[in-house]
Amino acid sequence: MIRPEGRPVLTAAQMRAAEEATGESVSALMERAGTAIAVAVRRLASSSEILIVCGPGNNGGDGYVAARVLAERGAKVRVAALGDPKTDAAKAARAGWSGPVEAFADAAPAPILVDALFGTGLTRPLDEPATKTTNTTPAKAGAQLGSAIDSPPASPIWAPAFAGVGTVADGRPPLNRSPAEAGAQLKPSSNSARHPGTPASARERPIVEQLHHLATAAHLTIAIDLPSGLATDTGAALSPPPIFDVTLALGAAKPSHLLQPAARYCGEVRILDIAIPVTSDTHVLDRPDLPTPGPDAHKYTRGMVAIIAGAMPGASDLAALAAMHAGAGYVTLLGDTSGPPHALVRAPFSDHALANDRIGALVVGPGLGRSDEARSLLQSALATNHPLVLDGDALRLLTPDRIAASNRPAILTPHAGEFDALFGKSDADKITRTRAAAKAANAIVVFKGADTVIAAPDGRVRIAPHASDWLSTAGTGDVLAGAIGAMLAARLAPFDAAAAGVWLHADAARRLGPAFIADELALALRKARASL
Ligand SMILES: NC(=O)C1=CN([C@@H]2O[C@H](COP(=O)(O)OP(=O)(O)OC[C@H]3O[C@@H](n4cnc5c(N)ncnc54)[C@H](OP(=O)(O)O)[C@@H]3O)[C@@H](O)[C@H]2O)[C@@H](O)CC1
Ligand SMILES: [K+]
Repeated sequence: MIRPEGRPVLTAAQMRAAEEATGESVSALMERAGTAIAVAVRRLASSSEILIVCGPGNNGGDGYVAARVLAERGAKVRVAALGDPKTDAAKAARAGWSGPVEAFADAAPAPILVDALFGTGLTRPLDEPATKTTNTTPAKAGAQLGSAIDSPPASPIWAPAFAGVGTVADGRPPLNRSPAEAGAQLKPSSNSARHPGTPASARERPIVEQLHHLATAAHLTIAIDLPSGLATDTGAALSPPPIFDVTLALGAAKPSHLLQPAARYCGEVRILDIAIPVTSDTHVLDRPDLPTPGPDAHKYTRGMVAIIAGAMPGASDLAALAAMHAGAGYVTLLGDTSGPPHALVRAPFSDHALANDRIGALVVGPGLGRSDEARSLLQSALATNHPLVLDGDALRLLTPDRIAASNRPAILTPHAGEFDALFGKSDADKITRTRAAAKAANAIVVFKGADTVIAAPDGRVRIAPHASDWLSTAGTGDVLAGAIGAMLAARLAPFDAAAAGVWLHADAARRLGPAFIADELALALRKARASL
């Protein structure tokens, strides 16, 4: 199980192309996928009974292989099918499973639920009845295959699998607990609260409701490739599935493991390496590799950031504080401001002050306002050659053409409203939109949100994993602009500077837990930086 950070992200079509490029049969790939799933599930499930629900496509095929391998290795495993397999590989996988097959609609819950209903082939909502015809063999009482598991006790297996990756800060519980504990604590807050009611007849339930029913009763829920109900490429939840504890992505991460709202249903995402070479111009954001100051460092080698203050000086103060704690050597705030910290060089705004050729990054927009004076300040900023970080009001006063014409490195940090205003509304997915925006403005675009997407004009994209939901508070955007300014002033390539700033910002937020304020976030950048 591989953490997704830094890994390529592939669409469904790209993944299919990568599979085909191996020249191997689907059955051979399915055998590898199913075996890797079995190993991972057994590690997570310990000796608890496992129910694998299998759909009609190759996702279901993976489930049948995993069931066979788990049973061969002594796990207690049951299989429930939604219809008969449709693909040759899935038919062969089902034929390899010698145990009973229950009907999905009638399946009773088990402590461990493995969802192999649908993966990258899902094209429409799961609102058909769960009874879709299936030729099942009756389940024997208990349907227990194989002997007792000869594995070590639960917690030593369980804990290392996800130790340290719990997302405490964003409100989701950590997974380093036993299945029993997980069952006691996870389910009431995640699934059952969202789907309290079920129809009288289980056979009439839509597929997705039966999935919710099984998940609610399980101690641990594991999705194969994707939770069933999610579109693969767009981040859309076609039918909102249960919130899974773990998603095992086959071969590579897919956009919906990262894009909202889909990502929230995936829980902890881990990639299973099934030896399919994958490349992509889209990657999951990774920890940055930042230089630490050497013995010959001085304030200018660490980078000088200038920030233009405007109508609301608190915002530019936050950006300045962030730039300092992200590691800039010299930060100057140009405008009519006052107060601590003493290390911040406050100076009146003038074109002369702006002309300092030691400025490595100029941050414009936090608290700028939209008055004529704001426009004039922005005009002065564009008249320099300094690399730019454009945020907040600057994004409301500019057009993509004008940014492109400014002809120097620029990083734009719009939230959704600013993005729509600058680049127009669209139904396209966030990756596509951000990539197109970067090209239009010939700039790095950081499209902020719980799923921040960073794109370069050449098409490269990095997607940040789910950031703390507590970032939804005033001033955190100003902090991000300052952090990115510090990275740009340190002479990182603009795409890397944007990525490093986003990473530091998210890491600082994670460290703070709930209900922090933007001032604390700026200070916490120091700890994020120290962790590298
Ligand atoms: N990545 C890798 O390297 C490897 C990937 N592999 C695995 O293959 C998976 C992709 O398999 P897949 O293409 O067969 O698609 P999958 O998700 O099983 O579903 C397709 C079926 O669902 C049906 N269907 C769709 N929507 C529906 C609905 N709402 N309600 C009801 N039915 C619906 C659809 O029917 P149709 O639309 O044709 O009527 C079709 O029958 C991938 O996620 C991974 O697990 C491994 O096996 C090998 C290595
Ligand atoms: K699935």
